[in-house]
Amino acid sequence: MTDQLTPIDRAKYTAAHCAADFVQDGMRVGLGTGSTAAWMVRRLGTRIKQEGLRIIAVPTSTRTAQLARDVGINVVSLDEARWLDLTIDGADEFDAELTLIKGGGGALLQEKIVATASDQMIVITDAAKEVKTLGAFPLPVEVIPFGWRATKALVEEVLASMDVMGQNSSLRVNGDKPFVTDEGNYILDLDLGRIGNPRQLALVLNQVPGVVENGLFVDIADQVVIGHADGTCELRDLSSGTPETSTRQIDLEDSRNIFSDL
Ligand SMILES: O=C(CO)[C@H](O)[C@H](O)COP(=O)(O)O
Repeated sequence: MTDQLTPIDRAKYTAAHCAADFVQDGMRVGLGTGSTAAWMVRRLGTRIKQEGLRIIAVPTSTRTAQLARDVGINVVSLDEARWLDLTIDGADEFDAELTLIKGGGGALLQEKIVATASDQMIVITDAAKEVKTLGAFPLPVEVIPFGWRATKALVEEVLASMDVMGQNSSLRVNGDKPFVTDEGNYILDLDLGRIGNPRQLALVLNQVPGVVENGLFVDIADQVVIGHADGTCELRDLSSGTPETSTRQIDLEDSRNIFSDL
């Protein structure tokens, strides 16, 4: 059954499965958005059915909320949960310090709010997303629709004064219309090539009127689980200041029920 999955999907599933095992009975959990996060949500659904795991969860998008309800997860709002023990989410790029680019799926605003309202954030990913320097993936920036062209021009002006390679941005579209986020905003994708100082860029972007949030996650994640297609996952933990690495193997065939439900 797992043969029907591409190697990248097997790698994503492996990361998601390993990270979902960190969830313990009674936890309040933030659920990320994207294809890797969707595997994690399905895996939590399996644990709820098989082990009677009891959790409450805060999804980071309407898509994730729908999937979570479908697999039997008790979904609440962040205001109801107030604080979370753990958030598990994917990323578009990550570096050695676990600075991330997120928002490829357009959910960066809720993702950042939920992750920063959590004691811990675990990133789930495949190895291809690890980079030495962030920026090959276009950086998503959420902007309010009012005056978005003026916001775009100001963002490009700011980029011209920063340690980045490119300064072009483009409005994300859905067919012939702007892509609209769950919060009713637009997304500008910044084609930067190389981000020399992500911390500074994140701060400066958020100063531009009309910018709601940017997809740079700095000092938010402290653990990453990197999945491989053979079922091996590598956990890197930076929470103590010194990186600690461990590996684990999962049996992909154990998850036949998840794959057969797709
Ligand atoms: O930030 C995100 C959504 O806003 C996703 O986590 C990111 O785009 C990774 O997605 P995928 O797991 O599908 O590769």
